[in-house]
Amino acid sequence: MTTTTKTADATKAPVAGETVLDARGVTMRFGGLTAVRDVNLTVNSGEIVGLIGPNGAGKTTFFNCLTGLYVPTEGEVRYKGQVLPPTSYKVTDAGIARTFQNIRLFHNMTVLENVLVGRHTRMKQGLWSALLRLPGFKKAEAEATEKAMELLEFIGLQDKAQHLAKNLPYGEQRKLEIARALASDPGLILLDEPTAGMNPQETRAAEELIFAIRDMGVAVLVIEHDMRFIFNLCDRVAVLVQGQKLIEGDSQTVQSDERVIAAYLGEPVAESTPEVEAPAEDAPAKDAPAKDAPAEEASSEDEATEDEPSEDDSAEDEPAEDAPEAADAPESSEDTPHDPASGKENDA
Ligand SMILES: Nc1ncnc2c1ncn2[C@@H]1O[C@H](COP(=O)(O)OP(=O)(O)OP(=O)(O)O)[C@@H](O)[C@H]1O
Repeated sequence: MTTTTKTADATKAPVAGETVLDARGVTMRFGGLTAVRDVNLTVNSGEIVGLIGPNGAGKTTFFNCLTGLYVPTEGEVRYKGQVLPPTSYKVTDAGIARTFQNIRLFHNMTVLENVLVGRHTRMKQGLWSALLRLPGFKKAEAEATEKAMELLEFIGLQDKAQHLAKNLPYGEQRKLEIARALASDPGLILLDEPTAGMNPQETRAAEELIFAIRDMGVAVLVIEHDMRFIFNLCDRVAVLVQGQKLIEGDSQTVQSDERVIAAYLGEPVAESTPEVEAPAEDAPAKDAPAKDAPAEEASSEDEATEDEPSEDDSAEDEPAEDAPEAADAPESSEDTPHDPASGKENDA
């Protein structure tokens, strides 16, 4: 992979240790089901934070609460001290970008065009300027193209800029989604299962890419089922079980926590298990959950080939207000194109 830090902008490098994301007491209920319960999580500049948990633990729902796709039933999300508006494009505008568990590319657009779509939140030219192709628009368009090409170089796809997105191998489609998210110049990127469906070589390359993203000044919050990947990558890991944060700590602490191992082995977790901030100096685990964690299972759902951003998504992406009352919510059939960096479910 040809990752470079070429696109890093020293002027926007965050203050070391600054809290970029501060989620407080986030709760999301769907009728009688509490998918996320009173979750607190911070991400600081320069950090890569992992969010893990068994299937159905509430990880994606939590992401949706952070990015304005869902309006949390309770709680508050701040980005760099400001409470985020509950609208996804405004969240993107504020500085948070994301990718989706199910790849959402414009498959009949070129690789370059896909990245340019992600850039539009930073283009301030109006409709008339675009229609009349006024000089200001042309200049902005040229700058956007240059930025998009830099990002393609960053992810190693510059030679495929004119290829149709649908013709890229799966792993490259995932990277393209990341480039499109980065095109909005975020200070924080949320990655939902970025290695789902990747082979081990692609997974290693994705790891390298995420480190490079962190090095260019973008904090990272990542959901993954691949424990080896998460524990290699992350400075901190938070574990969600049944919608609640079970533990948060460094990789060794989390790997060796018996409740985490139990959760992955399928043993019942006590209803009232409190959130625990673990001490960082616990002994390393011999029986890390990595060995017992479920294999990546999301790959099959990601085989998108249509020309719209692929929205064969599960209930995770339905508007909150339409949510049914049970966990076995019907699958969403939406196929509306999305603002790739943000999603549109909550933006009508
Ligand atoms: N729109 C919705 N309506 C009703 N229930 C929902 C909705 N979205 C999610 N849920 C339920 O909330 C719970 C958490 O789901 P979520 O997708 O957030 O889990 P997850 O940890 O991301 O799982 P996975 O690892 O399988 O992606 C599940 O029981 C799910 O069925």
